[in-house]
Amino acid sequence: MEKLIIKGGQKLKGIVDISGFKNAAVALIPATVLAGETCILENLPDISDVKYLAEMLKSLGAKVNKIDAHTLEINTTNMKECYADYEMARHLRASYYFLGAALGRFKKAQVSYPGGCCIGNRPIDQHIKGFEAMGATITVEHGMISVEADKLVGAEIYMDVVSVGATINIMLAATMAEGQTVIENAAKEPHIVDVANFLNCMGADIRGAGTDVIKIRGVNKLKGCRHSVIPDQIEAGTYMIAAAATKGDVVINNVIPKHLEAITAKLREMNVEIIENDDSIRVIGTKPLKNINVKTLVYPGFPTDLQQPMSSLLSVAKGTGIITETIFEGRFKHVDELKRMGANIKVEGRVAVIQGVKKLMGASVAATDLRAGAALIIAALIAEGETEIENIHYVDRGYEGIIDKLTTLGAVARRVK
Ligand SMILES: CC(=O)N[C@H]1[C@@H](OP(=O)(O)OP(=O)(O)OC[C@H]2O[C@@H](n3ccc(=O)[nH]c3=O)[C@H](O)[C@@H]2O)O[C@H](CO)[C@@H](O)[C@@H]1O
Ligand SMILES: C=C(OP(=O)(O)O)C(=O)O
Repeated sequence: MEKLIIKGGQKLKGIVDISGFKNAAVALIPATVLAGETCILENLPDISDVKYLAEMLKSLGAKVNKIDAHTLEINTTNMKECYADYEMARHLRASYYFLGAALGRFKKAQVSYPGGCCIGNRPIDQHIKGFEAMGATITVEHGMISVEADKLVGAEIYMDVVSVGATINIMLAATMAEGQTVIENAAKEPHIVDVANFLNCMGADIRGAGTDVIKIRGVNKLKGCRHSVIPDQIEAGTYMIAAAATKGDVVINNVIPKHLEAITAKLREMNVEIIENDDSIRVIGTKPLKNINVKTLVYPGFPTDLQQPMSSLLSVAKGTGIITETIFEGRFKHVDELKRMGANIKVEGRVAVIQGVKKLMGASVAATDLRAGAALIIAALIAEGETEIENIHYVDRGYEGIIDKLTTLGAVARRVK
């Protein structure tokens, strides 16, 4: 088991390059199943989620050629079906995208109930509702989800909750359905648009991605294409928070500032200076931090994935801050670990009340999930003394080269066995 050891107290300074978006990449890779030809995906992040999905594709019969650390050439011509058992699917949430993609191409798929971070109840009823509306039959037995349809027919699907995963999965399944599918109350996250752009480049006919009504006209066939993944807004937001927390001055390169509006607005409210350029953002954290309230919301609201890193920042801001987590009720597991480091946080249901303290102190802590790991890294960067963070495999799911990136910015951090 590897862990991180971080000595706090260094102000982060310099330039950091943001990798491709994990949450887009993990949908784009399964989407290649629909092409039945060769696709080239560029700017993929070099993270464990991408490695698992590439392995999964190979086990399912695809040819996967790693051109370089960030580029995969994927040929799915020889795939005839999709059977992904628990061993394959348990590593990450996104394994469920094979359901939509394989249903679209083969009209059937069998995938184990997906894994992913344990951040609360993560039902997939909206995915199932969408597949059923298009004519598929779904059975769940012994943890395996089976979807099958004689033919898929476009349908009007109203989502009862705004779900990123269900929106993408329905889009995947609908690309080659007969007629038009309309997804109402669709999620609007940037990676929905990225996946739609990739599918359109394959020959799909998708309009409205990025709004809450997406229209997909089924086409007969898709083809291979080349696509570059958009920058990771969550990784960028994490470095923005880390720069602010350490009172640093960091230029965060390769970002789409529009995707970061919610985090930019909240950091400015805390007194952090932010300068936006075309594809970079500079964060200057020299002024005293004011505490604020944060409510997680679907895009363009404040992303739940940055709530945990943000709680570390609020822990050392003057006054009281309140975080309301509206998306995942189990996303406060990191709070007990932050308390070990001296944070003053009370959690009541979906609300965390944070009373800012003057300083955090190094301690032995464990990441409970991916963004909990990011939150603990930020806390460790500002804590007095050394912090040991266990369960670092969670962080490896979503942050490419985090130790290299942080040490380049001046952090004192290392990974040990
Ligand atoms: C791989 C990936 O992209 N993961 C992201 C994705 O997860 P994921 O796609 O799993 O999250 P969803 O957007 O689907 O979930 C949002 C909310 O809808 C609920 N829900 C979802 C589906 C469903 O069928 N029924 C239902 O009730 C969930 O319990 C949750 O409360 O979006 C989340 C919310 O932005 C992010 O935290 C995750 O990082
Ligand atoms: C929760 C996350 O990922 P997943 O949905 O894959 O568990 C995340 O990226 O913060």
